[in-house]
Amino acid sequence: MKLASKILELICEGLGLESGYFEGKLSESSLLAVNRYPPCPDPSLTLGLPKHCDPNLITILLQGEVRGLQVFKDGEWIGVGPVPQAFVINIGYQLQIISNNKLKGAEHRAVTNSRDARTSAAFFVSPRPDSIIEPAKALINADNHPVYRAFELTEFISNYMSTKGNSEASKNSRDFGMRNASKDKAIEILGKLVSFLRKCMINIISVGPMPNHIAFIMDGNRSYARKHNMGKLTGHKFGLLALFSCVKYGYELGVRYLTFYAFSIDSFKQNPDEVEPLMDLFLEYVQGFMKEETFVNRYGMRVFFKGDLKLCSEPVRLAAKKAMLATAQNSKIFLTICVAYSSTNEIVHAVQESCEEKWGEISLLNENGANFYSTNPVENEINGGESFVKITDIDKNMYTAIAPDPDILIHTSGETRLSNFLLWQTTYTYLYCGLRWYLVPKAIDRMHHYDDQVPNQCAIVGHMISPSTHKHDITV
Ligand SMILES: O=C(O)CCC(=O)C(=O)O
Ligand SMILES: [Fe+2]
Repeated sequence: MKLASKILELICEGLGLESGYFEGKLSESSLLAVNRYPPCPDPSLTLGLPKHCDPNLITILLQGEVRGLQVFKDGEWIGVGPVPQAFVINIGYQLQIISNNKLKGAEHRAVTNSRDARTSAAFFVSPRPDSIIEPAKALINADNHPVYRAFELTEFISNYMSTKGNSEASKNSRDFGMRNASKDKAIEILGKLVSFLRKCMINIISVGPMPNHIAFIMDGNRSYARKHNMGKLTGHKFGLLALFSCVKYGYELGVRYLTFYAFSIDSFKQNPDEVEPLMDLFLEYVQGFMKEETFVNRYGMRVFFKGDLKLCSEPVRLAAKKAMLATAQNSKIFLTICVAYSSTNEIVHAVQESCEEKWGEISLLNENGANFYSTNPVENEINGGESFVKITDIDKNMYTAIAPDPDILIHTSGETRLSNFLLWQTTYTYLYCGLRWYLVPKAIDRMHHYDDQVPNQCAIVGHMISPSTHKHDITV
């Protein structure tokens, strides 16, 4: 981080910006990703890391000793050989925008070779999600008009989530800095580019068997907000954005079932004052989400809201019902959002339903003279031999019965507990804790390579490093 601050300070000087321009919010988020490229007998058959520009501020890249990085210049790929004891610094799109196109991100890719495994480490420095990104005022004058409009990074994130994201976006990157591009167009293209990058990542990792069902405990929003001096609601806002983003990731990876633990029954009971604005926000997002017709239809997504919904306010219940009805015909991807949910409540509910069903059956049989459980339960046990309520009965009465048991459960805070979520369904589930949503694809990758018994095939390690404490709080 110290090196990043030094580089950014030099960039300030070079651009003619006041010293410390990038300090604080604009460079507060950081992520270290370690990329592993195993050798391949025929490198033309591997994807490596496809053509992209980094979507952040700057990236400090340690290449290792094996060649692989290439930049695209004048229609040609040019190798960037590793220089011992040196880092490569990539300019990301946020810096391109702030510098008003004075600095431009270079398109690059990483290729594999047939002999040596390659490992690179990329340290991404990005603005905090609630930062306003815009061309620096000091760079704007009568001759230099702003090429981009100001936007909040969250807007960028939503935009990025709602763009179609396809490889054509890489063609658009040539027009990205067009002086006369309409403002919204610029944002749209920016969104597409990031979406493209995400797609590249997904293409790389979705080789091999994919998990069928991923469940998420969307936790840690409050501590994230506290850590970054944001209001609680802003923290939750990011949590919800993350939820929708995970849906897109999941879909693109070919995961069929996604289940999210959005609000527990306990949070409803313990903090009613906090729940109300949260539910309003939730409602806003659900409605927005449903408005995104292309999203729901293109993905063929069926939405379920599960839990003790009568605890929710009337408008939330109605919106949930509407969403479930509107998507009832879809069957490609199943999204379950657990609200007013707890696993123990779900189990009690399922047992109760099962018993009621059974009593219904027994009464019917008794009306026909079967005489079950009339006087002597021991006798009945001898008669029946088996329990009346079976595991399959409980299974089918679970709120979440529409999905098979999850293959992976991801807890987005640092907690290593199940927090009363899917206790019945997680006997054989892999548990990932302290995983930020944007690292989800990497975790999935790890998981399916464990399954293949091919360790290190494409292992990726990521740490979230908090700039203030330099504490590693996430490990994938
Ligand atoms: O592995 C490399 O050399 C490039 C990595 C890269 O471009 C990235 O992670 O964005
Ligand atoms: Fe990159």
